[in-house]
Amino acid sequence: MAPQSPYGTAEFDSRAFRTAMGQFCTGITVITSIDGVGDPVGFACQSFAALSLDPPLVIFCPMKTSRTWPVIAERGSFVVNVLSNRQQAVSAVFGAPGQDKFASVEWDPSPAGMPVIRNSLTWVECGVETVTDGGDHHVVIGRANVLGEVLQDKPLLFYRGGYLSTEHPRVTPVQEELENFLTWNGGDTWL
Ligand SMILES: Cc1cc2nc3c(=O)[nH]c(=O)nc-3n(C[C@H](O)[C@H](O)[C@H](O)COP(=O)(O)OP(=O)(O)OC[C@H]3O[C@@H](n4cnc5c(N)ncnc54)[C@H](O)[C@@H]3O)c2cc1C
Ligand SMILES: NC(=O)c1ccc[n+]([C@@H]2O[C@H](COP(=O)([O-])OP(=O)(O)OC[C@H]3O[C@@H](n4cnc5c(N)ncnc54)[C@H](O)[C@@H]3O)[C@@H](O)[C@H]2O)c1
Repeated sequence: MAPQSPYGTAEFDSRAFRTAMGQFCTGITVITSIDGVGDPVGFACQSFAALSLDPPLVIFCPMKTSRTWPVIAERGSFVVNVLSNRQQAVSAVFGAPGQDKFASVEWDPSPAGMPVIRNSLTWVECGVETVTDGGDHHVVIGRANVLGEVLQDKPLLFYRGGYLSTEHPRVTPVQEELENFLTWNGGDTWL
């Protein structure tokens, strides 16, 4: 007989869900694009991750109310800017509705003309591959086309609804094992 759970039934409302999800620490990105008249658009996004190495895919989830998302969908491409811990103000600007979010940031065009925000840890230019439903969000899979240079800086982290600064992460044996796992191309031999 399966053991009985000691946890009971937790209260499950929106605030409790956010509190639980806030225990999962993430980096922060700003996802940018260019609209039909050449104006830059973008929003702060923590629901970003690397998805696949072959082909090189990324994933992010914009709210269905996002005003940046229709621009990205129309253009079919976007840039993911990975923020450094010197860019907390950038996250704040792009994480709230605003008329001209780019007034306070310096940026340069990516090869396809989309905003690369200066001093980001790195950036990736992507094309939209698929869009599926994710409740009150879209689930967007993009294909990485161009990689930016990597700055030797510290990441900006989002944790428990706030910003968390870290020392520069050291490469530990666990990270080396993860790197070996991610770059392993010898096929599955563990079965
Ligand atoms: C750390 C962090 C992580 C985040 N992660 C994500 C994420 O993963 N996914 C995600 O979708 N969002 C995320 N957000 C929230 C997102 O960045 C903000 O909602 C941002 O404002 C969206 O920008 P936008 O350009 O897409 O849309 P906006 O232009 O900000 O529009 C969003 C909504 O606000 C309304 N609005 C716009 N301007 C005004 C105004 N002046 N007055 C009243 N209402 C207005 C619009 O009609 C629309 O309904 C995150 C925010 C932070 C701070
Ligand atoms: N995925 C998202 O859309 C997302 C993620 C983080 C923050 N935000 C927005 O940024 C603002 C600042 O957040 P906060 O300081 O109140 O932190 P919070 O306490 O609301 O966030 C804690 C956690 O809840 C989750 N979360 C929060 N809002 C969400 C949403 N709309 N959809 C899906 N997951 C969500 C995230 O995992 C986040 O780390 C809020 O307006 C929040 O809605 C949105």
